[in-house]
Amino acid sequence: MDGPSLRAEQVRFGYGRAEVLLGVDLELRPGEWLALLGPNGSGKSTLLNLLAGLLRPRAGRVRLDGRPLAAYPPRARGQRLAYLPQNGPYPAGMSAREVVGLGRIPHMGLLGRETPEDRRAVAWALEVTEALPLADRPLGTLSGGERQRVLLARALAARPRYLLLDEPTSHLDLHHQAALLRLLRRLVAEGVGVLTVLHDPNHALAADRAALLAGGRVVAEGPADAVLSGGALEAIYGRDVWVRRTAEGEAVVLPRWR
Ligand SMILES: Nc1ncnc2c1ncn2[C@@H]1O[C@H](COP(=O)(O)OP(=O)(O)OP(=O)(O)O)[C@@H](O)[C@H]1O
Repeated sequence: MDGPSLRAEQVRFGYGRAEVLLGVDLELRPGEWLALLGPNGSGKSTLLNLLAGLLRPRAGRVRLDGRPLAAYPPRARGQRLAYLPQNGPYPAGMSAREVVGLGRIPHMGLLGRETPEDRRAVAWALEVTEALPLADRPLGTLSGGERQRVLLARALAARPRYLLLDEPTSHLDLHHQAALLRLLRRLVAEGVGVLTVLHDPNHALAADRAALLAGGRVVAEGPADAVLSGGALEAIYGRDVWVRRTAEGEAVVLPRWR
């Protein structure tokens, strides 16, 4: 309970009669990167929605820097945490720059006037996501990977303490995957707490810690390398997962297809 964190405590949630989360504990601290993995339908996006305050737990609670998340007005919440949902709706007719500007709304005054700081944050977010050349294009005309980077830039523009990213590498080519992983490492070094849902364990190996969600619970959690190469994935995926070590000792995790 010491120090700031975004934390789920014994969180339970379901849709109708279908129970999805059966008591999840998870803590994200500023300055660390936690990767959340688990099978399709295990509740990863649901958990992110709960941590972002878009869903309310049926039991248990979510705390943001010690206070119940539900006690924060949306604006105060939006100043502290930003969320990139998976396949969320997006304003197709707005330009990329306008969309990224939406990320500044929690920081704007009542009149919604843009300050130099807002403009700097938008320009920075477009630049670090390599989306500046797209700034004047309507979002609906962008390719999947281009749109993904602009939506990521919108989350970054809020300059939040906690960043929740659902499948941020989806649609990205190898260059942009690498650039994103490097960018997240930089943000973490600057003190941001990053929580990513990732399917590729090789991306998750860039994180500090990893948590595996399965059967409604966190079934493994710890240093990313230990969790992702230590047998927990095999326990879920059996022979479908293949863990190798490079000559330098780094883990590589592949789907076994032969
Ligand atoms: N709005 C909804 N109404 C009913 N059921 C839902 C709803 N949203 C999600 N579910 C169900 O809840 C479960 C968890 O879904 P969720 O999207 O959180 O999983 P996930 O781990 O993010 O999956 P994936 O890896 O496929 O993205 C799934 O069985 C899904 O079908």
